[in-house]
Amino acid sequence: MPRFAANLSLLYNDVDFLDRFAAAAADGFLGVEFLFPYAWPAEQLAGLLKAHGLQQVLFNAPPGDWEAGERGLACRPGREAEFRAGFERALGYARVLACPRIHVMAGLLPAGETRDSVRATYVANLKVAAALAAEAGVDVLIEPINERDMPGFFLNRQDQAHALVAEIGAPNVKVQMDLYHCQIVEGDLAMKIRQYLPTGRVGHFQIAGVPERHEPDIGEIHHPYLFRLLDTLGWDGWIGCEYRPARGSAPHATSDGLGWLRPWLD
Ligand SMILES: O=C(O)C(=O)[C@@H](O)CO
Ligand SMILES: [Mg+2]
Repeated sequence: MPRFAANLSLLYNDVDFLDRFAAAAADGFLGVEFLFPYAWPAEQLAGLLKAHGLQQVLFNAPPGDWEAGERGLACRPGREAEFRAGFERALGYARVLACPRIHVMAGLLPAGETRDSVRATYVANLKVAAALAAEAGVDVLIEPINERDMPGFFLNRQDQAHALVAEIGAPNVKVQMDLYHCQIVEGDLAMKIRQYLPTGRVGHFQIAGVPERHEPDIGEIHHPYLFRLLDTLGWDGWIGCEYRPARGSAPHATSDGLGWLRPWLD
């Protein structure tokens, strides 16, 4: 049976961030993920996880200046020291939160650069992150993201991600297979899962309805088929619920829209 994690950056966003842990636990989630924990002390977040019986399954390394539009530093030549310092900060949080994986966002292509011209920077940064993470027993995840949501993002396709994982050559670097982005960029989701899951190089899944990124039962993907497929293929990791709730009304919008999840919680 798939295990579902609530993405606390997108779900329960009609209550304060620190109240989302309790809300997720009350809805039956056993795991949570979020984008960035850095506005709160790690010990405070660890206390909330413990109080509500939740596991932290994923969060992101610092992405650079998010407010200014940056979406990761890994592919940015000249930012290597900042990348490393940010990743070390993330590892500190991972230790306190007992979180076994960190997502490293690739970043937007700098003006005048191409995917080929920044590839060596990206690979070198990921090698550094992988070595640091290995000492802590943590996996480093890389995620292909569609360019409608993030124009100019370096990493967009599953084949590109898996080629990079092979080139980086570290056993703790894996692909975060977000089926929402994969459907928008490539489609053919079931065949892509069948192709990549047996490689052992998929470290996490995420889901959302396509194209609006609402609940998984809104839109063009039939998720129950994919959940059964993941079961059949023996996936025992997590599926992050990374969508913007569209049903119900505040302060219960997320809970009101969880009808799709209930059959999978038993
Ligand atoms: O956007 C996504 O998809 C993510 O998983 C985030 O971590 C990055 O924005
Ligand atoms: Mg995602």
